Amino acid sequence: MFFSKKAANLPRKAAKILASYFSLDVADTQPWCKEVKGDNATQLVITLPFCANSQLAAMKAHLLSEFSGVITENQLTVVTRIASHNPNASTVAPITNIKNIIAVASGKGGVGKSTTSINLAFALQQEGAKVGILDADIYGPSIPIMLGNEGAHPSSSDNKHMQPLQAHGMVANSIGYLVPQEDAAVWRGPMASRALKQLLDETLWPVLDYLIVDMPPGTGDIQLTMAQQVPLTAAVVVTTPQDLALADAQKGISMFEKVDVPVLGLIENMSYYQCRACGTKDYVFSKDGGEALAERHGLPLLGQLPLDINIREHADAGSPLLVSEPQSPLAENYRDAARALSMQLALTVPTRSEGAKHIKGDPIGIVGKG
Ligand SMILES: Nc1ncnc2c1ncn2[C@@H]1O[C@H](COP(=O)(O)OP(=O)(O)OP(=O)(O)O)[C@@H](O)[C@H]1O
Repeated sequence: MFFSKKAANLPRKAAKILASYFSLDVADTQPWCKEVKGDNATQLVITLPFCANSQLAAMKAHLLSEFSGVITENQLTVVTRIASHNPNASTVAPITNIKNIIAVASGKGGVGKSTTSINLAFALQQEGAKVGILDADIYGPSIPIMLGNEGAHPSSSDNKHMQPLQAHGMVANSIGYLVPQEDAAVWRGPMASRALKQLLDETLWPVLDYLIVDMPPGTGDIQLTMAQQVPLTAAVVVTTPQDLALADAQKGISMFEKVDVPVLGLIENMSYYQCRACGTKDYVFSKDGGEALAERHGLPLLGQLPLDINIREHADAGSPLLVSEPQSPLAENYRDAARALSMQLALTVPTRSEGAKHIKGDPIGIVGKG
């Protein structure tokens, strides 16, 4: 079956529809749309460069309604292919198996960076990406608690490499699995940086679209060295809306600029508290600070997450909100932020010129729940 005359220049028309659907330029969506001629049928193939599983059905339905009478459902294929991106191809050696390493950082401690990291990691996974998490918060690792596997240790078959831990279908490694907290807490900068490098290099990561790195809070020498030690693809800065946190978030943005790591955007955490009884929103830590900071730096605000007891309780109980309540509106908030992050990376950071060549490992699926 071939496309009818009405379907002339279909990829261009599809690009226009998608541009308006996602509020993008046609130049952005044009590369996603191809006409593929098979033996029996011609297909419109849309290849999305970001993860958006929860949106695919609606997007497909929208395209089909726009193309009503022009193409049939059988002639439309929508796939997702997340590329490996690299802002500094000449200086940063890629890591086998990992397509993109995304730092989640905060200028100030206690703003919810780790909680946001883990929920974002699960949100990206639920949107269809293969995701792992590396706890680089050497001085205060909290990922083992949030994954509910404190006290677990990575196994090793050769005494050189570690199998990452698996929990709720997510692969992870953390200094918290390796040494007692009180030991790591007294390490000096070089030792902490070495530990991070080892965690990254000596873990047998499966093929991952994204490795989320929960960075230590702050913007001092240690954080700067760590940002340089890890071949980061990009960063996301988490802040709360009040001035004090924003001033530190600003320092975080500057730190990544210094080391040429693109900042994909900001996530404002604890943006408001919504009363369960009456629905009123209280802006406990001030209002719209994240939006103002994002605007000042020309960055997108990827998400605004409320202060909510469920977020804390699920994290403390070792089963983050995205795992415990994946259907809740709060989980939807995190998935919105995850899709925005994934899209921003695809649209703003160049892909590796050598394509996926550095991805050498087996495409091991992450199966089962740990
Ligand atoms: N949106 C939220 N709603 C309610 N509680 C939250 C939220 N985000 C984080 N928390 C809680 O706030 C506390 C601090 O969060 P978290 O450990 O993620 O912060 P952090 O910025 O990583 O801290 P650190 O500076 O120690 O690394 C935790 O008890 C966490 O459960």
